[in-house]
Amino acid sequence: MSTTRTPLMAGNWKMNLNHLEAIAHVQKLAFALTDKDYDDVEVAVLPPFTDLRSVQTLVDGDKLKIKYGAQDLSAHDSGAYTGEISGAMLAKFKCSYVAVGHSERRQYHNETDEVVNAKVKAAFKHGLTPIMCVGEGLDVRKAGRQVEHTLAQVDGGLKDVPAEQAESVVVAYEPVWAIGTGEVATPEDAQEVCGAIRGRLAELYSQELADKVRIQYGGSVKSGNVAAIMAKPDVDGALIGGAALDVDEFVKIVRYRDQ
Ligand SMILES: O=C[C@H](O)COP(=O)(O)O
Repeated sequence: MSTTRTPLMAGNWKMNLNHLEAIAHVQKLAFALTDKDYDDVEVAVLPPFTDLRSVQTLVDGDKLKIKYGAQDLSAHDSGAYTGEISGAMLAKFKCSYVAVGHSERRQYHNETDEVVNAKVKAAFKHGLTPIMCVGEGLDVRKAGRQVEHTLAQVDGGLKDVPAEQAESVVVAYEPVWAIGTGEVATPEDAQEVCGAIRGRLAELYSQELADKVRIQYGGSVKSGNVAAIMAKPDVDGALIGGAALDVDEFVKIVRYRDQ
């Protein structure tokens, strides 16, 4: 990874940990992390919506350096959208980040690139940094079309997003076949697609902008494989699912340089 981009290690809790468990988890994480950890790496957690107030209270009350955000947001600002949560509501909770277009949203909630694009724009409108998730399924990987497929998702997700906003987007490359399966992409697989994403950002905007954008890898990241993945020049962090639920393991991932 480049020395000019601060790595972002983000734990996506998915639909795990209720608000009481969230408090215990963040307290343990805050106790374990040191100032040096935060000097080297930005640490974020993406809890379920129902935990956000509890996490905010801890972070604000103890002035923790842990960032937090949500796993999704509505494309709409307000109104008759039963069950949805707006960017304005997340901003009110002082969220920094919001994941957009996670493969589980694309797969189980039929989120298209158009929907992802609308959500990316909604996130920026409300001052949230979108972590825009892209990545191919197994069929696409077997056909060798992972780069083409993923770059089409980048194009779609960032359509008409101005450079002033795009320069702060985080892109998470998550090959779907490596999520929750224990099947991790090789560092070379991760670099191939993350490098291509940076190249596409340079084409869409500029090399200067592309060099600023953080590109994460996600998919069965653990303390045992994170260092090799992070050694690749275009990987600037990780989006971590299962391993983020174990505080000790997550802290080891944050300290990937020691692994
Ligand atoms: O958002 C996180 C990814 O889906 C990766 O999940 P995982 O680390 O459990 O494979």
